[in-house]
Amino acid sequence: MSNILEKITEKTSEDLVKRKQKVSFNDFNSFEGFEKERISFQEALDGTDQVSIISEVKKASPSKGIIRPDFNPVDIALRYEEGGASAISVLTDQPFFQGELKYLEAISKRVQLPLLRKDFIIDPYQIKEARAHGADAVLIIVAITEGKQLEELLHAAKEFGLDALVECYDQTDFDRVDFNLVDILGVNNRDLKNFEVDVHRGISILQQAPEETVLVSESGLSSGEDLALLKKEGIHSALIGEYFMRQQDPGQAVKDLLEQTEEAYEQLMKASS
Ligand SMILES: O=P(O)(O)OC[C@@H](O)[C@@H](O)c1c[nH]c2ccccc12
Repeated sequence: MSNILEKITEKTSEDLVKRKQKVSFNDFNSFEGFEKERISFQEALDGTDQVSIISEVKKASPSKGIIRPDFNPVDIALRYEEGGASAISVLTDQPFFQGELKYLEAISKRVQLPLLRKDFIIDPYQIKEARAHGADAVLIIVAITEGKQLEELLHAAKEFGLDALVECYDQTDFDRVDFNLVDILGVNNRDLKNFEVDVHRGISILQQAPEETVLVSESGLSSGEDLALLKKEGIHSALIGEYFMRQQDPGQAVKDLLEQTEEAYEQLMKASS
């Protein structure tokens, strides 16, 4: 595991001890969000012939610090929806990304798109917690799990009716994925040792997944060319945070990017024919 993941996971497990004392596993049953009707994250990603966009609500990150100082999560999510995003990812990790579970909850009350809880999930408690706060899907990062833990988390997601986006960083992670249990695979283009981004590396790992898997390219994406390449290579979806968060109007940016992707795709096909 990379240093940064180790650091984050350690902090997460410390915080979890406190959170469990405040709110027990069973308490979540009475949360408003628990009753929300789920929207299929998987279908939303797979349902367009375009590369579908998962737009991320992200205030800060460990590598970039504060990305968007005037941060209004609900407004950003509404704009994403209007701009044509297929799903929304909401960072809920507080110490490293300045996220909050209450952002997820507030967004779920206003937006009709499926919502992904983006956090460092190591315990089924966090999956039930995600549901209680209005999530439709959870991110599960292979590299922060050990042995049977991955399987246990995937079962918990199923139990609570949430889709799981299973994230790999490299081939070692990929080799641990049991595709009998995984429908949506993400590969993070960012190398966590040096924070460098390589979309091609991500694509070549994604392409090893079984045919029916929904594929998501994650991180460092910002141009129509990037997305046209994903489309050409059969990748269904792109997870984009920082680029949108740095634009004045994140919704307009989604719309523009979708248009630029079409143009770039035509160019790409012309060039290769
Ligand atoms: O902001 P970017 O480079 O567009 O990346 C978004 C997303 O992929 C990134 O935030 C991310 C991918 N996997 C994660 C796991 C935890 C926290 C964050 C992430």
